[in-house]
Amino acid sequence: MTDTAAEPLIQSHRQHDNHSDYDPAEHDVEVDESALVSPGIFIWVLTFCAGVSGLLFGYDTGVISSTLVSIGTDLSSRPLSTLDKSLITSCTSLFALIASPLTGVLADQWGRKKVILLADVLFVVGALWQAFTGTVWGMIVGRSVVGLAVGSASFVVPLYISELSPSPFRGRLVTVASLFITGGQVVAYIIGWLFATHQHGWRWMVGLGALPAALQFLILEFMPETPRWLVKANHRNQAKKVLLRVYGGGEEIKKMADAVLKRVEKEISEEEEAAGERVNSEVPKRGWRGKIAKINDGFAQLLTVGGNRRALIIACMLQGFQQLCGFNSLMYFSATIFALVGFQSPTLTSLSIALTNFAFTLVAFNSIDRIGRRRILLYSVPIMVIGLALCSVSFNFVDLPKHDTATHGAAEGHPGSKTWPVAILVAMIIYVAGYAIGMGNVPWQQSELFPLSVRSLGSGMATATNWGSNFLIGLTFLPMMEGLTPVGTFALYTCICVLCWITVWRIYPETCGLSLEEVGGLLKDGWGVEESVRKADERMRERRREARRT
Ligand SMILES: O[C@H]1[C@H](O)[C@@H](O)[C@H](O)[C@@H](O)[C@H]1O
Repeated sequence: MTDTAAEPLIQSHRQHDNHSDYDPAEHDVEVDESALVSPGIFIWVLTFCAGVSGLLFGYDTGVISSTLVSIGTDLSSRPLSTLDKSLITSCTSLFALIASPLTGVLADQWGRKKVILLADVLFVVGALWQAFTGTVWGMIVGRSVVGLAVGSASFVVPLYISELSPSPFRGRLVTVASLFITGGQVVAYIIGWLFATHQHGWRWMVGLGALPAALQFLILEFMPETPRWLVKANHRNQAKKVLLRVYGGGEEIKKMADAVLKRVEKEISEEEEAAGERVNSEVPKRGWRGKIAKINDGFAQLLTVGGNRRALIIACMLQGFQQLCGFNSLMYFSATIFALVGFQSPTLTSLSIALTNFAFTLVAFNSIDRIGRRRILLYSVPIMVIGLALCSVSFNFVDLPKHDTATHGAAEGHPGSKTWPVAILVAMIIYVAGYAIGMGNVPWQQSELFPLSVRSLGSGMATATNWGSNFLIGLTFLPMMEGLTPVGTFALYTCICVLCWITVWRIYPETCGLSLEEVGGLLKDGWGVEESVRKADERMRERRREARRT
């Protein structure tokens, strides 16, 4: 049967639901995915292909630190002023902030895959624009186009992977996207270091970003849409085909894929029933007025339905703390800091920050589905607190150049005792390790918190919070180093991390191992923390018993 042939069936099923005599109990939607031993090759390939966008996100955000120091007088025939540097750095986060909620709406209307395609086009245009520009304003426009791409990709890729993954592996597979981001940042640092001494080498640094994007654009042709979006768009048969490929062969597995399909359909019909009660029949259903009405309804659902609102608060809280804890001030300015405290080769030293970030994201990849999202944060945020506090204390003992401020000190190395600068480096590595294990990747699991009807919009809003806070950190770090001193700046980040730990402990439930549809149930009447922790403990005990038996 073709999809088109299947549509009348779905329609009649939907009409049935809308008359509210649909009894979910009649539909067998119980599905135990714990029997799955490992993710199949198909889902691995899809995750890696989608991850290329993460690589670009990391590359384009990481490459800016070496680009800024290599431009010299190539743009507008003059050296870059501090204002130029700030605008070139922060316009990317600003445009990412604008793009994420907009593409959140598009991903619902066009599908997840088309938004990845759009991001690729923007990545290519932005990279080439920067590579060929001759003026500061041209560079700002190029970085802004890249910002639109990064904003779209950063929310749609975890969403795409999350909607395709079987629940037992969802955490790990979404963490692959973070591995690509942090890997992209390492590549950017290395390319930056390699091209730094070449004349006009910065044009290669920024232009090279076009290659992976063009490659992904071609590969996308062979990648499927997510089953959840397909069901929503009335392509049930296609959705089933994708699920069968994701779950693999065998009779038992086919039954599992069928049950997942039914579970998604049940969720959609319940949501439509609720929306039917909510939406006034006077509201237009077609044309651009219909589209606007749909978007308005999406926002209303997100803010007025208790479970959705709680999901939004948790997702925005995690994304906000991910940035406000100050990590990207190291990503963007670690070379500046290391030069200030007297390291001879600040760019090479700052590579240790990017490498630690990547290595410990690998640790998260290995443990997130075993330890759980909530628990991994409760264990790792204290490591960040220790690292930041040590950093703040160590700055007390470093003899910083008197006349130099944080902004200008980067130019020359600062001679003096080695002990405390090394202590600062060690403290930063401890902090970055703690960050990469938890805060660096758990917030990107955001889409699992939202039901299908508001998943894309909610993830877009949470991603916008991420970029808004990123913008703030990029803008305030250097002035804070001057105004508050390094001791005060790092002490402030320490306090933010303590606040983050308390908030996670109070409101973030354990979602590890739950299906996307079960997570929705958890937040319906409260934060669901106790219930989720109890269930997670039960699952863990069960797994241990199972391991002892085999
Ligand atoms: O998850 C990523 C990752 O941790 C990156 O290293 C960081 O630069 C990004 O801001 C963050 O969103």
